Amino acid sequence: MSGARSFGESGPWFGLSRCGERLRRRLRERPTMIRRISERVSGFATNFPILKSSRFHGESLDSSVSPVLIPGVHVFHCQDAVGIVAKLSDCIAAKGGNILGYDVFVPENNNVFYSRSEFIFDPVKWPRNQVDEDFQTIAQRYGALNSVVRVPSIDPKYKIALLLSKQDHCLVEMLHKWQDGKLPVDITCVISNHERAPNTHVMRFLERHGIPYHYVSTTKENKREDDILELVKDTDFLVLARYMQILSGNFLKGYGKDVINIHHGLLPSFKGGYPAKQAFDAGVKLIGATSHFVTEELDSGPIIEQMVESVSHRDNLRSFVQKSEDLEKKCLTKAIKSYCELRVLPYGTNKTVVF
Ligand SMILES: Nc1nc2c(c(=O)[nH]1)N[C@@H](CN(C=O)c1ccc(C(=O)N[C@@H](CCC(=O)O)C(=O)O)cc1)CN2
Repeated sequence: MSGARSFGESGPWFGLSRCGERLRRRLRERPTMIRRISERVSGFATNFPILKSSRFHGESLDSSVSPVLIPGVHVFHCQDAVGIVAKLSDCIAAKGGNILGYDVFVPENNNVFYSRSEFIFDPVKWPRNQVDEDFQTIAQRYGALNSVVRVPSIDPKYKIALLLSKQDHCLVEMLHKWQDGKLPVDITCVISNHERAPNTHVMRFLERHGIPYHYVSTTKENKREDDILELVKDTDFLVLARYMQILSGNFLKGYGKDVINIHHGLLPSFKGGYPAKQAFDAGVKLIGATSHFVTEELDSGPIIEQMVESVSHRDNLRSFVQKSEDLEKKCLTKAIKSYCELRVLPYGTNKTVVF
């Protein structure tokens, strides 16, 4: 991937491009693995007629050997030019792929092009590593800032670690969504600067699912960042699910991949600690939650997702906090899901495109 962009220190594409590089290397080293998967998939389809029905309109397939079509996603970001959509759609069609969805964004007065396509294809006809190479050829032609492909049924799930402090409502929501298969990630571990009793719901859940819990005690003088970096070195991105320690620029540079935070306030209002109380004291009529990329400056990274709810004179601080907590857990899981589905792209110096 050429010239990965980034949000500040740890850019989304920095992380994904490394992830993409690692995947490409693995695929190059093990093309037979893909062929084996493709053969297994097509063999499986042959023995299970129901899979033969995964055909698409517009092309009559030979009923005796219908391919098993699998979904893929491709995101692209480059300087705008005439004919990009044609080139990208032809890249898919030329290998028998079929586009099911296509989003394009070309901002006014800004000569950049963003697209996200969802397509289905036959991995026997268009092997996974060839998909990467074909899109990479177009990326090089246009000097793309980003070009990333994901094939969820073949590619490894993103590895993430979750960091939290005392409150665990965001963690619980993420674990439940993950358990329901609604968060396509592998949770490698949970890290907290607060201990938790072994017989709590959260700790029993983690133990049941084999997810390690690391208590890393911190002080104002020692944030234990080197220990945390060691624990998260093999992840693709980090999630701060109410982690109440400010991460240093050195940590973010050392980690070098994306860190996503949930702030229980409607940024850029009420940055820092206790945003619900700040909002209550300010007499707001809307409260919210904001999921954003973490940069060295506190609560100032590019926003990924926001959710709001009305409040009134009938609310008190307790209902402000409760409504904020309900919003933030939903906001965080939606942001993580969007990120995993390649819907989030860097836009300008501190914004995002979210398809
Ligand atoms: N470099 C960054 N680190 C963190 C960010 C960020 O945007 N950039 N977000 C925070 C989460 N957060 C709000 O969402 C937040 C966390 C902590 C504080 C704060 O004032 N912390 C105190 C200590 C509080 C405590 O120990 O209980 C402090 O560090 O002095 C404000 C907002 C996560 N990290």
